[in-house]
Amino acid sequence: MNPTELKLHLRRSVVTVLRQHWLLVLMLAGVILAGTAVALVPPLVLERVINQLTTGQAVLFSLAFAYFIFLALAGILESLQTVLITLIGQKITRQVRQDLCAKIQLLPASYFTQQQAGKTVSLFVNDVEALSALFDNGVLSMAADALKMIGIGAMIFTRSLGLGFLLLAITPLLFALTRHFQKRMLKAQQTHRSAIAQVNNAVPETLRCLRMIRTFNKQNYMEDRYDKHLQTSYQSLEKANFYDSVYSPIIVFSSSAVIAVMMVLASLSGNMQQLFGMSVGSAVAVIAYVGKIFTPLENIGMEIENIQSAVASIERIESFFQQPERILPTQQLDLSAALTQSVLSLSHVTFGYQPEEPVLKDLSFCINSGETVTLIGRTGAGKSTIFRLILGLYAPQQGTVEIAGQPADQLSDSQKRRLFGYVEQTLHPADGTVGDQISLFDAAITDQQIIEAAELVGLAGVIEKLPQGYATPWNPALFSQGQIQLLAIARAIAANPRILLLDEITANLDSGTEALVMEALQKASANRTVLSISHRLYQQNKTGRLITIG
Ligand SMILES: Nc1ncnc2c1ncn2[C@@H]1O[C@H](COP(=O)(O)OP(=O)(O)OP(=O)(O)O)[C@@H](O)[C@H]1O
Repeated sequence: MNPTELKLHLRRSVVTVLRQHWLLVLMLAGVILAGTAVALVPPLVLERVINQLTTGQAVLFSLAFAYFIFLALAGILESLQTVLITLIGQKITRQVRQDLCAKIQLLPASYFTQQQAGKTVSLFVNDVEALSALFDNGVLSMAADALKMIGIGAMIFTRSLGLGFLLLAITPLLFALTRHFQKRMLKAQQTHRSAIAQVNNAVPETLRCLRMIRTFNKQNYMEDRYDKHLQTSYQSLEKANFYDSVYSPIIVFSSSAVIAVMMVLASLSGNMQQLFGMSVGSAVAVIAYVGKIFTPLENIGMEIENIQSAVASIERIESFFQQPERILPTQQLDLSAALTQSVLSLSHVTFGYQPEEPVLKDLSFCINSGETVTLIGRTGAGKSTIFRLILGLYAPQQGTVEIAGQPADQLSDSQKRRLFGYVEQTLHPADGTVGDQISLFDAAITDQQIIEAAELVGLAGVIEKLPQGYATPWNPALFSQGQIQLLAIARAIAANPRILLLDEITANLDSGTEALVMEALQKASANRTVLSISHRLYQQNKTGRLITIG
């Protein structure tokens, strides 16, 4: 399937997981229902035991045993529910992350120039975390808690209509109180976390700037700032602890007050006694139920909080999924015939990252197969931009950029990899082995090709001396700056490309190392078309053609 047809979006990710793991979803529904029902049974057993005791009957061992078994079963089902909710939540989060990853591959280069990198990182990390909380401790557990409350409420109604109504009346009040405390506690915790982050930042900052602080006599300023963050963190923690310590007693007091009111009303004669009166056993069962009804109430408060904070993340993730995708070519263009003559041609190209601010204006040049061409021009003239156009990352607003007679932005990624070798000022390492730095995980590049590329740039000896040779995990400390640049050239030529694009590749090197890189480059350039940006390369080689940009 063409990836553009995937129509990635959040709902699709969630539905995919629910469909794939329907058995888990079914199990979860069963466990929630069974768990709710089983948790209602122990107080009922207790009711019978107490009623038997108060009427002078012997308590059956089987009843006591059933009480224990149901308690244990309720605990097991509750754990199973947590496990299943976490499992399904994690599967959904993983699918969302995978889909986000698939989406990012489909975005055009312009997305990355318009968006701050930090925002995209935050989307993958923080927003997906918030989404994870939505499933782990949000919608699913809220459904379970709501069901639990309904079950307990129904049982209370069957035992005492009056108490049922009493609870119905105070539940909204207690819920409002719970939300009030939770919101304040959360705010205090957030303030505390941000103050701690400030404190943590202040220490390394002070150490880093120690000399400057002393030179400019800023000790008092730094101390005051540090104290302020400490004070904020202390006060916010105090607040959070206060809310935490006050909330539980309020809930315990409320449930005791409900019971007390029930007892008082039950002791009255007439209608009240009819409404509230019950056997001793029922009273014990009802007290147990009242004790249980506040936990799901508290949970629902937290779950609402998680759902609310996930809403903003969902919107950001959804809007990321809505980003326009680059149009991927569906067929491989035939480049072989044309590669013998004109390889690259720019014809009347006008391009700006913002169309109203053109970087290149009416630029035309042509490069033949096997030619070596150097682009020179003042800084900011658009030399690197030309490379981006040749690589098809952007399309010009006017004019054409053609590779072997075909529009550059119509080439497929795999064709580009076979066609272009691209070396920049520094190597962008990938997570993997030293060999992976050369192959970039391209399955089409054999081990032999990796070795040949390393040999050609003169790095084979160095790599073979590493503890695991090409399989040594990548670590920049293994190589010198020059050797890293040689590795970048090896990466560029590993797929045996026809065209080499070199962007200031010796800019960061000293003259000794530069000579090494130049030697490797000369070997790598044989039988290839080479387009480079560099004054120094041209000055040294004085070969090929020079094109001035700007
Ligand atoms: N991704 C981008 N988004 C917006 N503007 C950009 C982007 N990349 C470069 N520019 C702008 O385009 C202009 C040309 O940049 P480019 O990097 O192509 O110049 P250059 O000739 O290679 O410069 P240098 O020799 O300093 O590397 C500059 O004004 C730069 O600020």
